[in-house]
Amino acid sequence: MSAIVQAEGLGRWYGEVVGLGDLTVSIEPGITGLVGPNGAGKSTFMKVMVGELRPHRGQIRVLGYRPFGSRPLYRRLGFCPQQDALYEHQTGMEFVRDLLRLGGESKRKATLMAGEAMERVGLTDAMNRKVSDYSKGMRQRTRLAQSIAHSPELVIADEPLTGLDPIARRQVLELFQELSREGKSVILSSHVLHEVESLTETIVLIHRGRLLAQGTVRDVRQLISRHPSRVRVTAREPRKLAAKLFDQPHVRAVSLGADGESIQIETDNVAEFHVTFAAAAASARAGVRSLSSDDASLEAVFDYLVG
Ligand SMILES: Nc1ncnc2c1ncn2[C@@H]1O[C@H](COP(=O)(O)OP(=O)(O)OP(=O)(O)O)[C@@H](O)[C@H]1O
Repeated sequence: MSAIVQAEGLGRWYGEVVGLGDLTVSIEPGITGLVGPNGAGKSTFMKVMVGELRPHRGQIRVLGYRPFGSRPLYRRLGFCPQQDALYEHQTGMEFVRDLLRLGGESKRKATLMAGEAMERVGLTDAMNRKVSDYSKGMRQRTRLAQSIAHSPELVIADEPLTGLDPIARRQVLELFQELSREGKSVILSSHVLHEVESLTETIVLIHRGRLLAQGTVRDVRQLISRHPSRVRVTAREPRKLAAKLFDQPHVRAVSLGADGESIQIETDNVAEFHVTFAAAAASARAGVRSLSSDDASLEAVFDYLVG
């Protein structure tokens, strides 16, 4: 299958600030999660992909086109931006319909297409209400409706799940799955890995404007587990536990916390460490109270990964 996005050595700055450093990545058709911590460059990459920003360096092709200024590409892709740019005095329906009309559709066809799109995002009942009455999640879904209304073969959505209540979130996840079943591709960004995980196995991780890892969620998890991680344990007998853990496989360092009841463990394989930890703690009769890993959030994982 040929790539839908091919970027090579892509760079984009905001004055002195790096938006994208040197990004080389190839994205195949299907659903792809673009993940990375805040400020990683996800939005910048998306804006370059949809032709809103011109790269300062490198090459990019989306569906075979150079995106910046490419009208034929604009018809084939839909973009759901993170920023809210709705007109308060319009209804959601009018907003989506008017953008379709700007794209060249007749009034009748635009009305039909906008109605269908609003239905697909679950806003049929609210579509004739003014946008000023909409909740954050409804506004988000209206932007999403706008991005899918012209049936593009590629939908690029910047943090589309942010601000949605659980029901709306499920509806949007189902919508992406449906688009995928129709043969369309979706690239969505998120800084929460598990959010993307429920939708796709394919992820692209970026950090500081560069590609950090790409592959299935499992590939990336393995990569993460092979990198040093820190685990914090609180216990009734922290010294005994620390002494026991020194000998364990995959433990690189153990230090006692200043509070007298916790220890910090640095491990080179957090998954394997968890397997052996329980037995070590039991044999030390340490009275473990809590165990937490810094790797709970993707952001922390990234910090480890990039040292
Ligand atoms: N308009 C702008 N002016 C100046 N700096 C910017 C601008 N937009 C983004 N940046 C900076 O570029 C870097 C990448 O930002 P970008 O918004 O692309 O990241 P992101 O991964 O989408 O993060 P977030 O999830 O917070 O939106 C960050 O350091 C950010 O502060």
